[in-house]
Amino acid sequence: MSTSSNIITHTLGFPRIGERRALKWALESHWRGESSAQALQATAKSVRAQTFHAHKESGITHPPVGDFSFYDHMADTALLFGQVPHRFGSTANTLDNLFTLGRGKNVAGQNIAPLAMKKWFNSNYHYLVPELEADQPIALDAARYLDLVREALAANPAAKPVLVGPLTFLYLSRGLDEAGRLAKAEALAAGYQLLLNELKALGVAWVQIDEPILTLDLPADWLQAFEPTYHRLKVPGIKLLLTTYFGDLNGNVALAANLPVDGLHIDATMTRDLIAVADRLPDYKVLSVGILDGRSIWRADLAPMLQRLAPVYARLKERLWLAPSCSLLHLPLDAAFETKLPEFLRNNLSYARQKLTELNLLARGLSEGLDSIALELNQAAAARAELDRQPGRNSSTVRAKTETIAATEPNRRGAFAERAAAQQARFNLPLLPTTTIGSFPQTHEIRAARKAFKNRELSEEQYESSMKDEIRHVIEIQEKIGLDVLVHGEAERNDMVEYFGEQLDGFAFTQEGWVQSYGSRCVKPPIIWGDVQRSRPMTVAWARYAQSLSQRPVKGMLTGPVTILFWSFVRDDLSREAVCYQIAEALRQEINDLAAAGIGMIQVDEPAFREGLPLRRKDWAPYLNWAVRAFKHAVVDAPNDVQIHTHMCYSEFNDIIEAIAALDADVITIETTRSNMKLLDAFSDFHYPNAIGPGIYDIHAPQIPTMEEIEPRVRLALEKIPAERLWINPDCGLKTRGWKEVIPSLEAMVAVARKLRKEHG
Ligand SMILES: Nc1nc2c(c(=O)[nH]1)N[C@@H](CNc1ccc(C(=O)N[C@@H](CCC(=O)N[C@@H](CCC(=O)N[C@@H](CCC(=O)O)C(=O)O)C(=O)O)C(=O)O)cc1)CN2
Ligand code: MET
Ligand SMILES: [Zn+2]
Repeated sequence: MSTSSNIITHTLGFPRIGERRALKWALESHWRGESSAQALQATAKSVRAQTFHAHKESGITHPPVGDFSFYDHMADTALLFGQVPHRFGSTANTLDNLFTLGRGKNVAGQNIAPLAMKKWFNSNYHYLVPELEADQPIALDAARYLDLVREALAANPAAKPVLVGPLTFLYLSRGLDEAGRLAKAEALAAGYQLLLNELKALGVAWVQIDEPILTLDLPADWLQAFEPTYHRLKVPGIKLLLTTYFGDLNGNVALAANLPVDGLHIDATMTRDLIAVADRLPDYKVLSVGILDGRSIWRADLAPMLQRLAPVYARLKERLWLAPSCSLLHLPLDAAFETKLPEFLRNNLSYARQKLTELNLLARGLSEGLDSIALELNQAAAARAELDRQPGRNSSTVRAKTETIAATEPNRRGAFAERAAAQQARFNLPLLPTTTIGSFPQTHEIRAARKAFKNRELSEEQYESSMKDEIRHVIEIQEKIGLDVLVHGEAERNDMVEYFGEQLDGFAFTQEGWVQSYGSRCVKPPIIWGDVQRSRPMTVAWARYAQSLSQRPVKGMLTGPVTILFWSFVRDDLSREAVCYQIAEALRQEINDLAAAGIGMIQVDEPAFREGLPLRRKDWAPYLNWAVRAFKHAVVDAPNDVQIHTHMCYSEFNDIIEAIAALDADVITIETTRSNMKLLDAFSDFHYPNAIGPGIYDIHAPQIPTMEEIEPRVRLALEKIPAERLWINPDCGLKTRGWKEVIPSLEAMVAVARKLRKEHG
């Protein structure tokens, strides 16, 4: 165990998927009916035990509890307070009900839709959006939560329960309008108060309440609700730490500092002036400074952090707590598992467990002086110098090619109308063309083949030929179903971002860098550590092969520059804008090669385009400016008769519709089903000029949509978008589904398209 200092340290939350994604495997086996609820519970318990152990080993004072979830913590919070829509039947806070909220269910032939998924602020984590109903009373059902707290207190009496704050919960919910949601605040606060009383009875001292919405541009009535709500949930004997993260408090400092709570946590990576916050804080409160970047995989430079902290410590003494900026949920678990990375990278990584060590070092350095951690500081500095010495870190050719992009206005040759005519002449598509978003089921066989190839149990030729078999199979099935525009199915890709990271210079890919994306699904973001460059074509051979199998157009499939950027772990010594242009230039070369190979339609996916948007409106314009430019740079050379598609999912488009139009993609496919096609309004209200394919069924749930479900959605879309510019497709890629679901779903989709085509022909 590390020596502990007198400074309190804590974390806001910790990864919950476990070592080697233990929880994922346990969940999926349980859902398949292959293992019991007890087996699942046992896995989860051991994941949590490891979390407590890691905190203890690193001398962290307060480990979190209640941050763990079997699926999602927002859905857990909904169940905790009985805020479940009537369509689900029972509101009981059980594991099965949690899974139903996330996965939906089929009762007597009727599909019960799951809750919608949305991006958690500007992260790649998706939460389940609670749906409120006016007549669904707040009813505390805390047994599951309290069991976790008991378990934690047994491991460490200083464990700190974590709750999503009532106002963040209501603000991020839907079902009722803003006023309707706010109207629930009083009753909800009473529910929280009941829960806090239960926690007090268990001997809890501090409770963490997360109100990250305080870092957004919040409407005035929501801001005003904080003071009365927090008065209502006060419980004598329980201390509350109100946490904010992902942004600075900006104009909300005074409000947050003066709420009737006992401590405030701020994100120091986003806050310029720590002393200004400390100054505003009443002198009975603690200030938890989120000094380590809770979303960065890079080992921290501790010395300047200590310099920032010193005056705050001098002012606050033991009222200063130290923490990472946000929950460590967004980081992989342990860099010690990365045994295959080159040393110059390995020595510079800090995943969740390493953050605990760094936190402890900071506490020691602050209370005992820099000298007490001199050895560690020197090691970190040497590791960083080694990284900076790598030739790939700074390539003059890459810089020369990309540093001028910022000053360009990359427009395609013809305007949309001209391009559309050229493309129609080339492809002769029917009205309401049908297509899919790119991926087809990533079956166990495909993944097992890839695993065998990586373990050298399969030769490159064998692997390639089994992927080609899969592509041929996928093309045949699409032709049989009668889709108009085909895809190759992405069988050869582990993930839409990691796959490109594996092929581009400047990237590294990890072994165990898994991060939860939603439910049991994880991603392994590649690491951008050097200048990005394409040394050879990445997708051309696969695309050419797929197109050779069919007379119909087969879309070339790429991930866009903005998405590759945001779904990677990015170097911290260069601006995101500069890195994004480097990726865009590599993609431009790829697109040119695809076009030259006769690929007539190329899809450049940008599902992270909205996610990259800064939380505060004042920061939007610069981001949108470079993000749009990067996309346009990638596709700028595409001839008029090459049709550029893009795809986005889980996004609110209203705010950024102009930027989406500015991308000037010939076709955009979007996710709309879980919002009942409401997301389409942004496009119709704005008179979006190019073609759109609103998703007409939700691919994230295992239910099979019927023609009766699909047809009204297409009719609704036809009211909003002229038939000449409407495409018919699912919400997103089909990789997470099984063939048994995919085939009848697409058949129903094509049947609806054919039926409505006749009406509009
Ligand atoms: N990066 C990223 N972010 C995204 C998305 C996305 O596709 N990519 N989609 C949106 C929704 N999020 C999603 C995130 C993950 C997955 C997903 O399916 N992830 C897979 C992992 C994908 C992967 O990297 N697969 C690898 C590793 C597969 C694996 O686990 N192999 C097993 C063997 C498995 C077997 O034999 O079946 C092993 O190594 O032990 C591969 O195919 O090669 C999972 O959790 O299961 C889907 C959607 C938003 N954000
Ligand atoms: C998260 S967006 C996914 C797009 C990708 N082309 C796919 O179909 O899987
Ligand atoms: Zn998608």
